[in-house]
Amino acid sequence: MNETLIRIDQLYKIFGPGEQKALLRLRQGAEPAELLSQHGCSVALNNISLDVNRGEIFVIVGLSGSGKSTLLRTLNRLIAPSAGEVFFNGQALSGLSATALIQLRRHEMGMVFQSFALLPTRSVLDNAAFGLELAGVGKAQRHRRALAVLAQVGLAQVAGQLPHQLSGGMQQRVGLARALVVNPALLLMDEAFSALDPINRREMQDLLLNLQAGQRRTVIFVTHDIEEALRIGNRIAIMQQGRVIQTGTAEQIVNAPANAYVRRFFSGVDTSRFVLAEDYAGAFDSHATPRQEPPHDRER
Ligand SMILES: Nc1ncnc2c1ncn2[C@@H]1O[C@H](COP(=O)(O)OP(=O)(O)OP(=O)(O)O)[C@@H](O)[C@H]1O
Repeated sequence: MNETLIRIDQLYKIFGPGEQKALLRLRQGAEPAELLSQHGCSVALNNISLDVNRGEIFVIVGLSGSGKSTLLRTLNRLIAPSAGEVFFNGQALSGLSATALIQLRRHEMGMVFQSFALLPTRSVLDNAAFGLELAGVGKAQRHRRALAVLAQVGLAQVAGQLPHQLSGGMQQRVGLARALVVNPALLLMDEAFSALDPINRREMQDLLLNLQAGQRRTVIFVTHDIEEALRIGNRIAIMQQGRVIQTGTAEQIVNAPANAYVRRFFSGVDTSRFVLAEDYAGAFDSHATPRQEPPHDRER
């Protein structure tokens, strides 16, 4: 039985002048393009509802400008939605005081950015320990915990170095360690591996999957790369122009893409390992070839 950690209910976000007026017009049927051309308002999120389960890696995919980062940032309320609600563990974020929200972000949520966003003059150890420092944890204790997390991401030996002394891949490991140090229930990752070369990127994906094994942590991961989504996502949501147009497992989406936009994502991508058994059976039967076992286990 799945347990919901995040519930997103009829969420809208409009950027630009007259946000609420534009929202009213949108709800009355105005097209986002019209709101942009006539009023200079961007509809970044257009009536999004979805649940994210505890313990899953939930990937949000979409083209540039489809609203992925905005959606992610409404989950820790770095962005306040124009309408709708986000519930964390059943609690409405809009009902939290500023202090309660800060506590929630510090203790329950970690965030990893594409740009690493490390503190340049602080050691790797102090960067990793930063969340605990903010939480008022004493130096010895936070360093102990930070070292343990750095060891998990394979960086214990460079704890004393400064970020600029590390490669990009290593810097992002520090970013991950910093997010994990408070042992958050939710990890928000915004194009976290997109600045890395393909080898480092794959290593980071493997690291994330390994760290996730046997954990109940929930990861929400934004990417524009469908291959990355297929590789790491337990479930995937596909965004188009501020809407979530399809949510499902890799198998579900590969086998029944909701529209041409989703299908286009897969062009040039090898999706054979996600094709369902029946499709294979049909293909083999129609060619009267001996039945073979389809590769329906996900390779990671
Ligand atoms: N602060 C802002 N002010 C005005 N418009 C914004 C702002 N942030 C986002 N937008 C607009 O909202 C829409 C969604 O942007 P968002 O950054 O969420 O998309 P994205 O899918 O994450 O794109 P990318 O992959 O390029 O980061 C875009 O049209 C963008 O121009």
